[in-house]
Amino acid sequence: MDSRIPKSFLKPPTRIVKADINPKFLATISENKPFGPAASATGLKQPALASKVQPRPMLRRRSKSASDLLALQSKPITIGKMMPSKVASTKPAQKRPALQKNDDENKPKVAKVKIPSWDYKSRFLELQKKYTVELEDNKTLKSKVANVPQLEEEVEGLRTENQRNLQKIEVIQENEEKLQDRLKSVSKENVSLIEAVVKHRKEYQGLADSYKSLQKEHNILIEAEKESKQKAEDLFNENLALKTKLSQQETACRLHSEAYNKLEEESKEYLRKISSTENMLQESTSNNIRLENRCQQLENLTSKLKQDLEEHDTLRRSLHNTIQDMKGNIRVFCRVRPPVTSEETERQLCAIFFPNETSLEIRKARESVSVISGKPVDLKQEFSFDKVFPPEANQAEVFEELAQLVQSALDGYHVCVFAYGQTGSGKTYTMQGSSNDFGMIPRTVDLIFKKIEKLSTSDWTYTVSASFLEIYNENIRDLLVPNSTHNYEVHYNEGRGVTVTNLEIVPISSAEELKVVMEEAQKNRAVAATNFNEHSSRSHAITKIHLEGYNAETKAKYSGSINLVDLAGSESARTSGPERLNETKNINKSLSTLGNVMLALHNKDQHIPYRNSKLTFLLQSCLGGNSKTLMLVNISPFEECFLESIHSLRFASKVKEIKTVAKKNKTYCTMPPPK
Ligand SMILES: Nc1ncnc2c1ncn2[C@@H]1O[C@H](COP(=O)(O)OP(=O)(O)OP(=O)(O)O)[C@@H](O)[C@H]1O
Repeated sequence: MDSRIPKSFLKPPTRIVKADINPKFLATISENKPFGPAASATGLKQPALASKVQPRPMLRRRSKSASDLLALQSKPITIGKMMPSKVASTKPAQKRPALQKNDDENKPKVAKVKIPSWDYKSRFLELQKKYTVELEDNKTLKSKVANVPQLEEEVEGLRTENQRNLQKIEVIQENEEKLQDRLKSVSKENVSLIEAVVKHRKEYQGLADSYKSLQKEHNILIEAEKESKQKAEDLFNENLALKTKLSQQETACRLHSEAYNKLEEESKEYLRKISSTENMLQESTSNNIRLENRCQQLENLTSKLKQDLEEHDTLRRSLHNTIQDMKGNIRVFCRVRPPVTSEETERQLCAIFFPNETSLEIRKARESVSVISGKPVDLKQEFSFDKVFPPEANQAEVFEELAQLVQSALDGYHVCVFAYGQTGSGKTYTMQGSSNDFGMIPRTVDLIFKKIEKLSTSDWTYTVSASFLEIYNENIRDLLVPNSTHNYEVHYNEGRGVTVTNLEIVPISSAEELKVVMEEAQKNRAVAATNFNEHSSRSHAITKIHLEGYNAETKAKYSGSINLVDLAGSESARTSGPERLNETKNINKSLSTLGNVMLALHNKDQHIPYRNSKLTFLLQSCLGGNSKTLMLVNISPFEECFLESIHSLRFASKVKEIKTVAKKNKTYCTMPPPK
């Protein structure tokens, strides 16, 4: 039901029909007949109306609503005691019993005792009582009758009013009829409206349902729209990505097609080439046969050449060593070092002259005066060696001479290179060199491995191993095991030569590896401060490189070695400090023994005093037999070192005195001659 439609509008109206009103009452009213006490007085019998209807209240109510009239009709109205009293006054005999009855009801009930007929007295008394009562009633009625005229006036007034009311009723009835008609039409309208409302409500319900379903559809459509929007967005993005991909693929496609075209052209070119190659192949095949025959001839020639090469190699080795032998198995080179520091350049220098490549002259800067004659004494000393290197000679020049001995070592000789000289004369520099100008040892190592590589083409393979030791105060120390507690003893065996017990011999596969091991040994070398050189070495350091060669073709075997010896400083005890006296004695002892050994070898003495020092005992196989020895005498250029320099040069001359032949083809000097 629609709440907007008022309930009263839908409720059917209460209908008042004329037929519902008592017809007698209406007749009375319409004929304007008197009713009530007046009617009774005129003899009109209207007991129903007289007893039940009380016009005034009824009319008053009608003016309020028609429904009140209906209620009045069905409801009995009591007029009161006035009407019976009026009736009683006109017809007392008829009315008395009712009144009597009422009075009897009000009176106290006395038990009625039946009085015998013979009891007159009692009957009399009874009657007397009744009489008294009747008298009382009579008095009451009389007082009521006295009020009758007043009541009649009231009745008259009421009748007039009744008349007016009847007229009003008529008017009202007319209006009512009109209203009834109106009501009917309104009812009809109402019914039709209700029907319309119902119809509209149904339509409304239908519309509401369809609205709801449309709403649902709308929501679904909104959702679908959202999804569609999302899908559209996704598709848009996908489309963009695809477009990008498409453009990339188009580019790739274009490139591919270009590449394809290129390839096609290349393919055509190749096909052309293939056909020409096929022709060439046929030619080549025939050439090949010819070449194979030629190859066979060349192989025969190669094997013959190889044979020749081996013969030449053997010849070269023998010639090389013959030359070396001719040069002398013990050769002496002299090297004068330059002053290096600013402090050194301010020091007084000796006058050293280099008349040629193999000799030098040395004298003091200041002329000495003879104590006996008082005349100046020329202290010039001249020495000849296999080679003399002035201060400006570099490491490469010195190594040129040594390099030939490396080949001898690979040919199965024992090679020994000494660096001899006083402390600070440049022995270590010559042997080790500096980081930017390598000395003899690193250059020897590089050359060994270069030559080994070269010889590998002639079927030679070499095994390289190395050992590092030092002799300090006539004790041997393994420089690769510095804190070893082993006892190192030198032994000589005819077959194996000189060996040192417990000495570490490490296999080496490359020049770099050998250099690393050498660096470690160098660090472990005993170093002590002296008067001449703060970090001068006080021991003899011996680097021994063992070389074992094998030719797979000829099955030839060579076993050689190179001993690179950095001797301790050769200064006299006079020039070294007292705390180094013992060291110096030992050093000098071993160096003088070295000189003696060399002299004995030169004189071809029966007894060679190798065992007089550890140094000579250790180098026994390098100093005699098939060994080739090179002594590098290092000289300091300073005047204060003059005597030590002379001492070193004399020692070296002893070693070389017979062989040295001075040749004066050129002269050059590093310093201005003394004034
Ligand atoms: N030919 C040279 N050219 C340049 N500098 C050199 C040369 N020879 C030696 N020196 C320098 O002279 C100084 C002493 O040389 P070195 O240490 O080699 O002497 P040494 O004889 O080995 O001394 P020690 O016996 O104490 O070991 C070093 O600073 C070295 O660099």
